[in-house]
Amino acid sequence: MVNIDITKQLQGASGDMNLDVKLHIKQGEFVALSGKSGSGKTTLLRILAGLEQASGEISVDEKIWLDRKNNLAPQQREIGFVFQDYALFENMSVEENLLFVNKDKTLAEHLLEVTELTELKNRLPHKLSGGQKQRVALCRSLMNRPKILLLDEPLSALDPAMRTKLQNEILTLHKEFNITTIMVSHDPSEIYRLSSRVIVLNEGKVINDGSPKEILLKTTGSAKFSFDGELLDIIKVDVINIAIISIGQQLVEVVVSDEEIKNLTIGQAINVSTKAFTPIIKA
Ligand SMILES: Nc1ncnc2c1ncn2[C@@H]1O[C@H](COP(=O)(O)OP(=O)(O)OP(=O)(O)O)[C@@H](O)[C@H]1O
Repeated sequence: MVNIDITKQLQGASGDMNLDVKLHIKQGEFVALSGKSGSGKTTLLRILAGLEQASGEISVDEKIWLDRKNNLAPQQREIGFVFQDYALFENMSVEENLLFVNKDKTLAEHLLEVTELTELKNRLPHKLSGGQKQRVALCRSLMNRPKILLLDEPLSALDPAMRTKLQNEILTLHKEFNITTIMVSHDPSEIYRLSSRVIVLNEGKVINDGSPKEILLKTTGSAKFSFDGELLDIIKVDVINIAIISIGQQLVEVVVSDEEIKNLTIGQAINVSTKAFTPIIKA
C-alpha cells in the first residue's frame, strides 16, 4: 500500500497554486494520472521519486519515505522511473545500460526478451529508434525490481502502432512483476487499456478518482456514442453541409444542418454524439 499525503506550493501559470494530494494506492494497482497541462502531475511523480521536496508524508508498505524527520534519497526509494525522453547512457550498449543498474544478467535477458530487444542488446542507443530506446528505458527501470513504477508520458512521442506495442509490453511486465504503477497519460484509449484506476488532477487537487469506465465513458443518459473533438472545417457538398472533425487520430465527417452551423466556429472544441443507430464493427 502506498500512502501519500503531501503539499507543495507551486507557481502555476496564473499565480501561486498549492499541490495538495491525499491518496491510498493498493499494491499492484495500475493508476493513470490525468489532468490539464500544469495541474501538477509531473511534480507529484517527482515528489514520489524523491527528486523534489514537499511537506507531508509518504509511506510504502509501512516504510516511511517522507515525514517530518525522514526524507529518503531517490536511490533509497524502491522506484523505477521512465520519462518521455529516454535518458539512456549513450556510451553503453543496450545490455550495459541495464547491467549498470544491477548485475542480474538473467533478469536483463528476460526483460530484453519480453520487449523483443535481444537481437539489439549490443547496440549503442544512437543506433536505436525512439520506440526501441523507450523499451530499453522501461527494461532499465525494472532492473532493481522496484516496488513502484512511475511512467511520465513515456509513449507520447511514439507513433500509434509503436504505442500499442509498448502498451502491451508495459501491461505484461506490470502483471508479471505485480508492480504498483502510476502513469501520466492524456490518451483515453491508453488509459482505458492499461489502468484499473484513473486519478484526475486540476490546479494541484484530485478532482476525480474512479475506474476508467466511470471517469472516461460519457455515454450516460440517452446518448449511445459520444466523442470529443475539434471542428476543422465545414464544406458544402451540393445542398448538404459536412463538418470535418478531428477525433483522436481520426478525421470524421458529420452532416450538419444550416441551423447547427450558426453555432459552430472552425477550431472549436465540440462533442459529437448520437442517440439511435446500430454501428457496424469490423476487425
Ligand atoms: N519546483 C517548483 N516550484 C514551483 N513551481 C513549480 C515547480 N515545479 C513545477 N512548478 C509549476 O507547477 C505547475 C505544475 O507543473 P507540472 O509539471 O507538475 O504539471 P503537469 O500537470 O505535469 O503538466 P504537463 O501535462 O504540461 O506536463 C506548473 O505551473 C509549473 O511551472
